[in-house]
Amino acid sequence: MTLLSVEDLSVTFDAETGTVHAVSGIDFTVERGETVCLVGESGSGKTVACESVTQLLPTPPGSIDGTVTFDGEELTGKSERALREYRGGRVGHIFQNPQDALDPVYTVGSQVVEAIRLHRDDSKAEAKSRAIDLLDRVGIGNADERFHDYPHQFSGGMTQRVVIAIALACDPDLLIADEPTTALDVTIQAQVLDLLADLQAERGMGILFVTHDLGVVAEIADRVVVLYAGQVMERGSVEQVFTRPSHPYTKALLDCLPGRGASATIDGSLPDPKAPPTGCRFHPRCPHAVPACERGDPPPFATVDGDHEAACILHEDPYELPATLGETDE
Ligand SMILES: Nc1ncnc2c1ncn2[C@@H]1O[C@H](COP(=O)(O)OP(=O)(O)OP(=O)(O)O)[C@@H](O)[C@H]1O
Ligand code: NI
Repeated sequence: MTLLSVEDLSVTFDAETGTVHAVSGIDFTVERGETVCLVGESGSGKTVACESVTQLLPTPPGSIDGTVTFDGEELTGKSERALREYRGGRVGHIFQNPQDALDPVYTVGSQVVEAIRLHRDDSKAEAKSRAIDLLDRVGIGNADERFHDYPHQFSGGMTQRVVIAIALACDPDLLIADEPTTALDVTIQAQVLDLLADLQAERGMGILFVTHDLGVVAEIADRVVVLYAGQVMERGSVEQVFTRPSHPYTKALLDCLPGRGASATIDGSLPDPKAPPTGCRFHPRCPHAVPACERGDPPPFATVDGDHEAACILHEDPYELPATLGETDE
């Protein structure tokens, strides 16, 4: 059974100046033991998508539509109380802003213990030893002593490790990790990624991972979902998407990778989420756009190869797909 299935998810926010269309009809799945990376420029809806899974977003002003199914149970429509059972329990969440995640007035150790005892029947002593073990595993040296320290005694990188320990406190089946390593230096980032890979191998945990770093994606992802302006542009296995990017947006993102020789940024900027473009949301910035890209609904997914799909009409007759976008001549 699929671990997480997100179908036709849309999220809007009511703002004074209009309705923000943060996410508009996205679909993706995460299987057990699998890492799915959500990628896309800042503002494309990655965090909103992550925080919609167990409905962490404040509603109102947010409004969530669509179906989220976790291990066969539909989460959409569940009460706040029922959802709390999932959050921090079977669904761990590493938030994008770690500094907000810890309470300055409690010791780090007590916060890990609390996260454990919220969902498990461990005794205090059991929870404490489990907490120390977790802190140790995320790379906090002298964990039994540091257990008694307060958040302000931890550097940014160390705080992020504590946050990761808390997300893992209850052995989640699904870990939602929103840029978990962005604040960390390269060595520590590598350690944390190794740790997540180990835990995944041990426990078959599914991971939904958000990052801007396509190098990290190449390293850890099984599958990739490319978001742009709140919609999925392309999805497929990491090999498929990286070797044969088939949506002009994905191509542009990959061309920004250092070492590829192309321009470092994509020309133009994300559209106003209060007035997203008709047709393909990327058309105003797309070097290959044809008049039909500007009209009507977003283009349907075209199959590139197996599960590799791109929402671009250039894949359909009678358009001509540029040679760089997926047509291979082998
Ligand atoms: N509470 C809110 N009220 C209004 N708009 C919001 C709210 N939260 C998010 N948005 C908007 O939703 C859109 C998607 O935001 P989101 O934070 O999901 O982007 P992101 O892909 O995670 O970006 P980043 O890479 O910078 O973290 C943005 O336009 C953002 O301004
Ligand atoms: Ni984000």
